[in-house]
Amino acid sequence: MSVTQKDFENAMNQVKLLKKDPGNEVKLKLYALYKQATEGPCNIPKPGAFDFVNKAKWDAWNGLGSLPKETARQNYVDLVSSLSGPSSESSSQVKPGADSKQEGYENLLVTSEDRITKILLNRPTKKNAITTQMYHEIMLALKAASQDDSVLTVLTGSGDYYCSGNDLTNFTDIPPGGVEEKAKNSSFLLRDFVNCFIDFPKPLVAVVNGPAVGISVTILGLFDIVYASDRATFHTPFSHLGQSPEGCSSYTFPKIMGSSKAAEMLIFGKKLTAGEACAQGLVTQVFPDSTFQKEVWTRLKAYSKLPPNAMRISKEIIRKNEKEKLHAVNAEECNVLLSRWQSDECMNAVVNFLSRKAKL
Ligand SMILES: CCCCC/C=C/C(=O)SCCNC(=O)CCNC(=O)[C@H](O)C(C)(C)COP(=O)(O)OP(=O)(O)OC[C@H]1O[C@@H](n2cnc3c(N)ncnc32)[C@H](O)[C@@H]1OP(=O)(O)O
Repeated sequence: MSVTQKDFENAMNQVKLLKKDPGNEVKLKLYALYKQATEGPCNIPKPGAFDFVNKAKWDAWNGLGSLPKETARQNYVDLVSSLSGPSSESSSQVKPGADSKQEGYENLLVTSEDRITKILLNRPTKKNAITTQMYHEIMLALKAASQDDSVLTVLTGSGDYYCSGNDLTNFTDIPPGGVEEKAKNSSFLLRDFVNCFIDFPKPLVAVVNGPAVGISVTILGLFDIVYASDRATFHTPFSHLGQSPEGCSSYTFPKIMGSSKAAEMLIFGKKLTAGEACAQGLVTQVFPDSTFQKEVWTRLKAYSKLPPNAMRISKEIIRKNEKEKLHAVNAEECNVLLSRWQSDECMNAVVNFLSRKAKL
């Protein structure tokens, strides 16, 4: 049955009452559907490439092509109802998959079983790219994991990717203070995010189920164990993006693999296979993809039976002498990125990706 004008107006009111910010992607969809439903196909000139916000809105509206007004109205109502409808699933029943949501988290699934807390990046349709909200959610999940009953914490990805790094659309959400304020906010966010990994008190394991890009690779130097599927690759294309290394990789990578191998990754963006990453010490062990989950989880369940205090204390003594150094490195990397993010090289790379001109 088609929706009435009244249903449409009700949906518009419901949007204003949403308790939780639905995130930029959803807001863009809502904007585009609203414009299509009320004005028909996009009828305004395309904004300039550096007018990020209006360009993103224009892209979203224009992307609806000649979708009939009636269908746009229906889609708008359906989208709003999916945002505000009651969730009957308890968090433990939520299954990973098509970007499903768990209460408290937009794009993470956090579960605790067998004394292991698993933090699953759950945005498979976007290759688990990390949005601004996800940075906050991951910090929240790590804080909770550091205080819960679990003895091990695992970070992994849903779908075919482990993680495609920073969500490049994060750069389009420009605050009133402009690009400079955006860069400052991002620099603070990055510093806090990486600090959570530096300070995490329990054994931290990365289960790298597929390709890993950018920040999801650089922070691996702060994990205690990194298990990888033989499908995984490790890519830090910072120069391609006009950016510079983060996640303490400017310090941990040369230490782990030697300075020339680290330079090939961090300066020249060489993508490593799982086997190469293991040979260079970034990965602990590689498993065939067909048995990856089974072998890794069997191993982790066995480890989780070890005495928790002994594991925590051993981690502390291994990491203790490095902590101060890592915090200093993190602060410096964030400071360098503050200016990199305002550079033409970086802005051009982001615009090229968003306008579909460039992929890695
Ligand atoms: C505040 C903290 C800042 C921290 C600094 C961090 C730096 C980094 O992490 S740098 C690395 C940034 N990542 C990238 O540059 C990756 C960009 N993505 C790609 O090049 C490709 O998407 C790919 C190689 C990762 C996968 O290619 P492919 O298999 O062809 O799949 P699609 O490109 O079709 O991807 C599906 C879907 O997902 C979107 N997407 C993927 N990665 C990102 C991303 N990093 N940011 C935003 N969106 C991403 C992609 O656009 C597709 O979306 P739709 O077209 O809407 O389906």
